[in-house]
Amino acid sequence: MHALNLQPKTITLAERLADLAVDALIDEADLSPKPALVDRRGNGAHTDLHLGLMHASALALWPAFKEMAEAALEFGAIGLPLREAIGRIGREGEQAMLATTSGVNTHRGAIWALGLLVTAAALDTKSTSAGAVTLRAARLALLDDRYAPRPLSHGAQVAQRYGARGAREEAQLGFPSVVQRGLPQLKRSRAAGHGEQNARLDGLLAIMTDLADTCVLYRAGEPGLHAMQHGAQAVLDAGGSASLTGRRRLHELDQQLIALNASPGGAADLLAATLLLDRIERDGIFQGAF
Ligand SMILES: CC(C)(COP(=O)(O)OP(=O)(O)OC[C@H]1O[C@@H](n2cnc3c(N)ncnc32)[C@H](O[C@H]2O[C@H](COP(=O)(O)OP(=O)(O)OP(=O)(O)O)[C@@H](O)[C@H]2O)[C@@H]1O)[C@@H](O)C(=O)NCCC(=O)NCCS
Ligand SMILES: Nc1ncnc2[nH]cnc12
Repeated sequence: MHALNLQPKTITLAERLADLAVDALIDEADLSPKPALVDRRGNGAHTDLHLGLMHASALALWPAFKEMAEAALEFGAIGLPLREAIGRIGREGEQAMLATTSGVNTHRGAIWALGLLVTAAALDTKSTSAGAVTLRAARLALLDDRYAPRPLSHGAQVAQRYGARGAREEAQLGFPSVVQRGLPQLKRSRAAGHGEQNARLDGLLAIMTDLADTCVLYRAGEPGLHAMQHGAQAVLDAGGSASLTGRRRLHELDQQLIALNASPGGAADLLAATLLLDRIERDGIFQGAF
């Protein structure tokens, strides 16, 4: 009997995509210092979330991401059968998340965004640019899942009150916050030699400059959203997270958003989506032995 099995482990495409999605969620949670969000320093504006819970929640979502990718391979094309299959798997994923977190909403928006992207990536592994994957994800998001419940969610409430576009519209438009803001800024800051963690923070800030984050609107109204968007722009204008002045502005933004109870959970999910697409674009989706 051998204590060590040195055979390479063969993993499937769906398992690989689920690994990438969970990695992106964990990288997002760990990234620090994020304004008013849970990170390695603490709980930001949250009383019911902490880093261990974010990690546990991310890991609990692995089976859902794998099943969504498998559904893409099984149905093979964008259409209502695939949309309704991933809707069901997404709802089961939410139940797994809530069971793991004792009812705390850690990753509702992330299940939606990363679930669509994992499905879209699995549909065509030869076409993995961010533009191509988000276009397929948007086509999926535009299909109406007949079995989706329509609760008066926080997102739906702020849509009624402020006319804000939320997570559904972000996906239906092809994730503009990711493709036009998060990813380009991540690449610009990397190219400028700012270091990986600063580049990721800058990517998050770029998303925050323009997003109608329904978490922020629900918790802190329009003054909260204004503070988030303008504060994030001020950090980037000051040279970003890698510069001394940018870091000061980032600290001010953190304090201001915590005081307003304005946690940008939607922007955090879209950073995870950015990191997932970046990884897929850079490494491709490998199948076989690892
Ligand atoms: C289509 C759905 C996304 C439902 O959308 P809707 O807007 O109706 O629902 P919400 O329940 O409000 O959830 C949306 C979550 O999306 C994130 N988000 C917010 N704004 C945006 C945006 N502009 N673009 C993209 N994403 C956005 C956000 O998720 C994160 O924040 C959550 C934590 O927030 P927090 O305020 O701390 O927590 P709460 O407990 O909610 O409130 P408090 O009491 O504490 O104040 C956390 O989940 C992050 O992930 C929004 O929460 C979709 O969910 C849906 O239809 N699902 C059904 C299943 C399905 O069809 N799946 C498809 C296959 S993938
Ligand atoms: N790091 C984080 N903190 C709070 N809410 C989040 N939703 C997704 N990621 C989050």
